[in-house]
Order: sequence, then structure tokens, then C-alpha cells
Amino acid sequence: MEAGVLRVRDLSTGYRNRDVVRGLSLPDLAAGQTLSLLGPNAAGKSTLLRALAGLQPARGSIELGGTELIGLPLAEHARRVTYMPQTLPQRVALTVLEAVIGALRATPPEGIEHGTDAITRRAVEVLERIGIAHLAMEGLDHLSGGQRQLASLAQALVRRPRVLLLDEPTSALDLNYQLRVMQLVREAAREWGMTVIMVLHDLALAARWSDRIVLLSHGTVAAAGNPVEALTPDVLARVYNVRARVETCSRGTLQILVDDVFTAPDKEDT
Ligand SMILES: Nc1ncnc2c1ncn2[C@@H]1O[C@H](COP(=O)(O)OP(=O)(O)OP(=O)(O)O)[C@@H](O)[C@H]1O
Repeated sequence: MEAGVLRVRDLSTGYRNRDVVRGLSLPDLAAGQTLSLLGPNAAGKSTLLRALAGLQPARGSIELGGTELIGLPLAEHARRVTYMPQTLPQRVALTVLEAVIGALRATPPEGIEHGTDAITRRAVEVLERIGIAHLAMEGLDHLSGGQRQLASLAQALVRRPRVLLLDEPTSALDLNYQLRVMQLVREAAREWGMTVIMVLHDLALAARWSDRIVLLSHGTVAAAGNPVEALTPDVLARVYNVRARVETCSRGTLQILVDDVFTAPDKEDT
């Protein structure tokens, strides 16, 4: 297998004998590529992400550069794969900088220098890159929701993992930061050869910033491919019960215009 390729095949995972994700395969992802996972509430996106992070039992195969991750000890899994959950820790008596340094020390990635200076430098660098260096000495419990989300992203990015999993990383961010974060994640992915899988609800953001899109419905793949292939009016009707147009704007990005919501939406999942 090509070095660094992430290959997910026939993956099943769920809760107490109920599979939420069933026999799912993803498009192979080369190092540096970004995939967005879309789909209705309760489709199984977060469950899939947690399984990819090794945080819940799964059957099937998750191979990274030819190494099977299912069955690896969690510490070994976490050395390769970093996961940023949807819900953020609330009351933590740490400054932003301490939290980012702590994330780096908790499971030191391969190849990191162990000196305090090197670790602090790397933490400050990531805060600068995200644009929150001014919050370094601020307590986490004094931050706004959006600031906390950015701090959490810093904790994930500082590790420069081979695989980065982000669960709705822009849900609390204003328009400016949404775009900055998406741009930064894609740049970092290409620069470090990091594979990114993120759950998003914003189809336009996903279309603009992803190499691959997967639409999940009832725990299986409803559509997959590049944004143009995956986001078609037919697929959106099937997955979201909406009548939508997909148009390319003058700058070449996809625009999704929803004209109508079907009156009897399929709420089987929720
Ligand atoms: N800890 C849990 N125990 C039991 N069932 C769970 C648990 N977490 C999620 N589920 C169930 O698994 C299904 C998928 O949930 P999941 O959170 O993966 O969906 P999602 O696609 O991420 O949804 P959303 O877009 O609303 O965040 C839902 O039916 C949910 O009720």
C-alpha cells in the first residue's frame, strides 16, 4: 500500500449490540487529503469518528500505511490519530497555553523533541497560526464558546498527527473564523502530510475545502466522491429530503441553494 494511505473497509460499530455504522468503506485517503463527512442528525457520523479514533469497539479494517489500527493498544492508536470531539470540556482550571502543552505531553507524538522549550515553542506557534496567541494566558473557563473551540483545535493541531479527526470544528465560530479554520486545516494537512476527516453540517464549507465528501445516511454511505460527484440534487433529495440546486459560482466554488423542504421528512434516525 502507498505510504501513509488511510484505508477504511467494511467497518461496523455501535452501542450494546446495535450497529449504528454498518459495513462502511471510505474512499482511500492519501497523506495530506481532507475528507468531510456529511449527513442528517443521528446518521452515525460522530460514532464513526470515535471508532476511527479507537475510542469504541469496531469490526472491519482501518489501515494506515499498511498497519491495521483495530486492535492496537489505545496509546499506539492515539500516537497516530488525534480526535477533537464535538463537545468541549467546560470547567478546566488551565490557561490556553497550558492546555495545549498538556495535549502535546499527554501522548507525545513520534519525533517530538522532549525539551520544555521546544514543546512551548510548538504550542505558541500553533496558537499564532490559529490567531489566538493573545489568549495564551487566559483561563479556559473564561473563554467564549468559539474561543474554546479554537483552543480545542489548537490542542489537536499541536500534535501534528498523521490522521486528524474533527467533529464539527466550526460549529461555534463566526464567519471569519470558519473560513480561517478551514483554510488552516487544509494548509496544515498538505504541509505536514496529515490526513483529515471532519464532520460538518455546512455543505458549502465542505464543498469548498474538501478533497473528498462522504454523505452518511442510516450508518451507510449514501454518496462519496469529490464535491461535484457527491453533492448532486438527487443525493441531497435522498439524504436530506430537500429540493436543492447545485450551481458553480463565478469563482468556481459550488453553491447549494435549497428551494424546498419535503413536508414529510424521514425522521427514522432521530
Ligand atoms: N453513547 C451512546 N449510547 C447509545 N447510543 C448512542 C450513543 N451515542 C450515540 N448513540 C446513537 O447512535 C446514533 C448515531 O449517533 P451519532 O452521534 O453518531 O450521530 P451523528 O450523525 O453524529 O448526529 P449529529 O449530526 O446529530 O451530531 C443515534 O441514534 C444515537 O442515538
